[in-house]
Amino acid sequence: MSVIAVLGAGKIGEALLSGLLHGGRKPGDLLFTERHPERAAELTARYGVAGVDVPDAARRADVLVVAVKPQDIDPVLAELAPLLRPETLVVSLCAGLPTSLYERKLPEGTPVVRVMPNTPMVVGEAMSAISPGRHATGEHLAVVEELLSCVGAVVRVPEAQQDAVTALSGSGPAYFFFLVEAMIDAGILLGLPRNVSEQLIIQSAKGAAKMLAETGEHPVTLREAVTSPAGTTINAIRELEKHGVRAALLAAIEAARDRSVELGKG
Ligand SMILES: NC(=O)C1=CN([C@@H]2O[C@H](COP(=O)(O)OP(=O)(O)OC[C@H]3O[C@@H](n4cnc5c(N)ncnc54)[C@H](O)[C@@H]3O)[C@@H](O)[C@H]2O)C=CC1
Ligand SMILES: O=C(O)[C@@H]1CCC=N1
Repeated sequence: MSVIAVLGAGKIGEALLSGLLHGGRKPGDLLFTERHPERAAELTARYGVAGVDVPDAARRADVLVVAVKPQDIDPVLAELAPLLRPETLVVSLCAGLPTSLYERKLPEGTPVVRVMPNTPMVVGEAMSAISPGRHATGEHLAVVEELLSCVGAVVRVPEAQQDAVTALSGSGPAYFFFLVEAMIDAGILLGLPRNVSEQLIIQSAKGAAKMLAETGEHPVTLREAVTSPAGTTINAIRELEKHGVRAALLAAIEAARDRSVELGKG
């Protein structure tokens, strides 16, 4: 089995390590690098995976998964470039960064796959979109697909769509959490105890997501089925439309896309 090293074990890096372990990978087949020693010690204690330095990761790993913030990429690639073995596959999880940036800074011919995952990876429900760089083959894509299918669903997209994907599913969980937080507050406004409000909204979100995933029905059809003539829901929908919630979502997601493009320009 191939050895996978995660470079930068923060939120996404840890989610990937834990998901791969749940998916049956052995701790000995995984490595990570982490610039904060106390964070590294915590992860090794929690998962039994070794924290190593970049030279060790480059020497031992078949797949290097880059999971540092986009703003931290330069020193990572500068350290990696002279150490990289030609057969090593580089997988980038970084928002905005194009495969061409890696190809420019790493040795000629390095296979790179760009991925946009999301945090539901921690519960095995990630949505990951993958795109090949110039030197990545179908086999490289299959390796990444197999790896990420341990932690959720995987879709292949042209790299030109990755900034939109980042805005939609990369950041997407945050929009749902924001909505849930606001709806729980509404329960408080209406006088419900917080724990009751939380349970009502989280179970409703889970049920709605399951209906969307399992019935194959369009969201409009599902919403119409809740919206009775002269009933309660239509009054709420009128307020949502009056306050421009649909337009706000379109603008918000467009702004996230623009930021992803900007991050790619360095
Ligand atoms: N958090 C999210 O929802 C998502 C994040 N991403 C991408 O994943 C990447 C990581 O994001 P997060 O995990 O949220 O950030 P984070 O800040 O939690 O994790 C980054 C980790 O990298 C470490 N690090 C930085 N430079 C390093 C270096 N030179 N050597 C070793 N470790 C180093 C930091 O100490 C930190 O633990 C970003 O590029 C982000 O765009 C992608 C999809 C979703
Ligand atoms: O906010 C961010 O930049 C990262 C990328 C997608 C989700 N979180």
